[in-house]
Amino acid sequence: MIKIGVIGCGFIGTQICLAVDSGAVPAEIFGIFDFSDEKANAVLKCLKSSSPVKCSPEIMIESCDLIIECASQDAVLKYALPAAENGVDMMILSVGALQDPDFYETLEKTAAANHSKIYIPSGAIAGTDGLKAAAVANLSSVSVTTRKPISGLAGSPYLIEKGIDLADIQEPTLVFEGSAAEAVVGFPKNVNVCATISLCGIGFQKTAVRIIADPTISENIHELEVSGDFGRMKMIIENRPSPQNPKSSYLAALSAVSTLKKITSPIQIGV
Ligand SMILES: NC(=O)C1=CN([C@@H]2O[C@H](COP(=O)(O)OP(=O)(O)OC[C@H]3O[C@@H](n4cnc5c(N)ncnc54)[C@H](OP(=O)(O)O)[C@@H]3O)[C@@H](O)[C@H]2O)C=CC1
Ligand SMILES: O=C([O-])CC(=O)C(=O)O
Repeated sequence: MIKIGVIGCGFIGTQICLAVDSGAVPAEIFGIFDFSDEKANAVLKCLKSSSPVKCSPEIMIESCDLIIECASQDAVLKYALPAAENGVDMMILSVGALQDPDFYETLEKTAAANHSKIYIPSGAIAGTDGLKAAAVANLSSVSVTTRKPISGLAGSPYLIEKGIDLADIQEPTLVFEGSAAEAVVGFPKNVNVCATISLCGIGFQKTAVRIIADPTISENIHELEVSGDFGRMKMIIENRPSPQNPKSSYLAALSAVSTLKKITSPIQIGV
């Protein structure tokens, strides 16, 4: 059974630990880590059949086969390279961290040199299978429009920098329009899906992003539009937000668990 270390004990980390604990995935959670001891303890408390240790990411990197990052872009920047250097696989949820082309290239080369894998789940969006297949030929445009309730955008650095007060927004309002590269920096906890789409398609600079703050909705809605040699694709997903963290959709946690199932299964389905 593969040994897993989980960095980040918030919504997604908890769901991953619960899934492994339930036996749904043939794996062992070796260790967990969070800035907050309270959050790590809360995870330990809800596990029934296993009891991982609380340990530092450095110890996980020495002891585990796979590290799952479900914490923040900072955690990716800090731990992805050391894990790859040690031949340890990593699953990354804070995908926006990969927008820096130098970091991405170094990570790719380091993982290749040390036979480690980087796994990026589809996260809170759908359509990555079709987009990846379409990207084998020419793509002319890829765009993502993300619509979130006010609580799903609170605290975003871009809004703070631009002096946009979400409390003033009474109707659906376009608060950002630009490249995926800019979006994942300005909204690091809100649009990792745009990073994933960039990596599947035409990159961070060419992927167009619109973010709408919408006080009339309760879901996190992502709309993907792609055109290219293959034809046209349009996908819309209306995600239930996590009750614990309104920024993140339930599907993101399910997709991490599904990726874990794929990693541990001899049969691989889909692109
Ligand atoms: N790929 C995708 O489609 C999606 C990606 N995400 C991303 O996945 C990540 C996890 O999401 P979610 O579980 O909802 O987030 P939560 O905020 O619920 O949990 C993250 C936890 O990790 C902690 N943390 C942050 N940085 C570090 C670090 N360097 N070391 C240790 N602990 C750390 C946080 O602490 P504190 O609160 O103190 O910062 C928090 O307790 C986020 O970055 C989120 O943006 C979310 C949804 C979709
Ligand atoms: O969960 C979502 O709907 C999207 C999200 O937060 C992200 O991509 O970071």
